[in-house]
Amino acid sequence: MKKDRCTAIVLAAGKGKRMGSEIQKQYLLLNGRPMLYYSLDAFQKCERINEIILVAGAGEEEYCQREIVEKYRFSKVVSVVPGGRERYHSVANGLHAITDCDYVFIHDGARPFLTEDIIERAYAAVIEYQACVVGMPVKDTIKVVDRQSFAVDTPERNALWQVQTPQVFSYELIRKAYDLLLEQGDEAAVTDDAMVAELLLGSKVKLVEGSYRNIKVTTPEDLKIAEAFCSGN
Ligand SMILES: Nc1ccn([C@@H]2O[C@H](COP(=O)(O)OP(=O)(O)OP(=O)(O)O)[C@@H](O)[C@H]2O)c(=O)n1
Ligand SMILES: C[C@](O)(CO)[C@H](O)COP(=O)(O)O
Repeated sequence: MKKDRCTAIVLAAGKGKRMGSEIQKQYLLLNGRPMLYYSLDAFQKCERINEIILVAGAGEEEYCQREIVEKYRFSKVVSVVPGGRERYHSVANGLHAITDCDYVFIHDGARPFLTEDIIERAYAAVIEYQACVVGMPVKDTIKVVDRQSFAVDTPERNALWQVQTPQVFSYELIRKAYDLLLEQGDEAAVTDDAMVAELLLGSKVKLVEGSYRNIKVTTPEDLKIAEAFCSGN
């Protein structure tokens, strides 16, 4: 039987506005290596993954090729493509760079604590459900608020998960969903890939256990947490 071909898209085209650092956060050093190194390393080492597409900031492709891909010998990276204005534009560019794959793992380069276990759990789910995202049950109570910050609803916590990446799909499904999204032309209020599949195709997306360590490094506080994780705390 033919083995599934799995491609990872690693997103590193964000501006990191909430981090507010001089260097974009994906290039900040964690334990002596750029943050982006860690998710590429997880996919590079995982046998399940055949190829990696790296999405870099427009104009930063050569820098990423030289200082990340070649320097750390990420042989699975088959192309470095420019990202777009919003995350979903960057994902669409990554999807267009894929030539032959069955399943695609879309991952934030700003989530450095990806593990092989997470990749394998997501693979097991995607072959069954065609669409899955990694996440964890929320620990806090969540309130829905109005424009004046008054609570209007308290959803049942057992039904709430915080969503992470990788978000993993059959290539055909997610390519179709993103093509439909881009055909709409105007600004889309989508904040993850599952939403694109849910809204455009009505897909049922399975949630898979990730890890509370699989954080997105978004603000300076997150960077401190990431540094603590790296130093073994
Ligand atoms: N146009 C964009 C926006 C985001 N990303 C990537 O998507 C991931 C998740 O985005 P986030 O952490 O929000 O990063 P930024 O967009 O860089 O952060 P901010 O919103 O604070 O500017 C990151 O790996 C980021 O590099 C991307 O490739 N292209
Ligand atoms: C996709 C994501 O990482 C899921 O949590 C997240 O939504 C991306 O965040 P952003 O701040 O909208 O880029």
